[in-house]
Amino acid sequence: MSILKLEGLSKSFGGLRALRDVTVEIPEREFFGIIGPNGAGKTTLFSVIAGQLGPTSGRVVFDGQDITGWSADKVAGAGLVRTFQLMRPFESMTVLDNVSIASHRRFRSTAKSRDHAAEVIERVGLSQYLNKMSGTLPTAGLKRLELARALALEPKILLLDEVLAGLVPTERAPIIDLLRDIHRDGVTVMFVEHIMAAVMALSERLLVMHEGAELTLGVPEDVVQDPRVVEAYLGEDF
Ligand SMILES: Nc1ncnc2c1ncn2[C@@H]1O[C@H](COP(=O)(O)OP(=O)(O)OP(=O)(O)O)[C@@H](O)[C@H]1O
Repeated sequence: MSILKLEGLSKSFGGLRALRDVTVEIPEREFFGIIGPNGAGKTTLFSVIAGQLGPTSGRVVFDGQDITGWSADKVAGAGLVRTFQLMRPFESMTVLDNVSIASHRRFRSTAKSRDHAAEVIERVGLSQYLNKMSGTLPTAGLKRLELARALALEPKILLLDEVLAGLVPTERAPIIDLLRDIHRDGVTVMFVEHIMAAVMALSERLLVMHEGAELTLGVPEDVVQDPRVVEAYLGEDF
């Protein structure tokens, strides 16, 4: 069964057509990758799905419900949670407090939400930083914190926007393992990524966007051999 259906999504900013008629169905528990050159519309697509932006036309159907035009807050509360390319934790709050704020949306009791937050923090491998100020975390730690804040909302589907950006290769491998674990636990994942090794390792299907539209969609091994994808994005050296 599909957990998410995007039906003819378009978004214009004045005369600029950032999204053009994107139609995709994501089955439950899929790991779905999105690639494309800068400006292809990947982040705009996430913003329209997650309710940060309203589409100019088209529909977003999540878990059988038309969520088009819902606020980001309401969408997240329903279980569609998105992380951001630029992380924005509360730097002068501890890791536990940062995650507890998200967890509190699921559990009314403060004690329960803190217990749940601590569990999520352990799951992402940040226990040693539990009571440290978030602003002191290294980049890889901030990525884990961003994942913890998203997981605290107990998402059915997670939209990850360049979660590996800014990490050196040795830092990427454990985050890739973590993403795999999250997916294995039953979360559907859509991710936008430029690190092709991760895209190939994780994606079950891969959408290539170009100038706001779908260039192609298929299994990664086929997609990366498509001459149009090589020309628009990957280059000959891939
Ligand atoms: N709020 C906005 N107002 C006006 N134009 C915008 C806005 N957001 C995005 N755009 C434009 O829409 C197009 C798509 O941008 P978007 O950020 O979605 O691309 P992207 O594929 O995520 O790129 P990148 O890989 O660089 O993150 C770009 O031309 C961008 O300049």
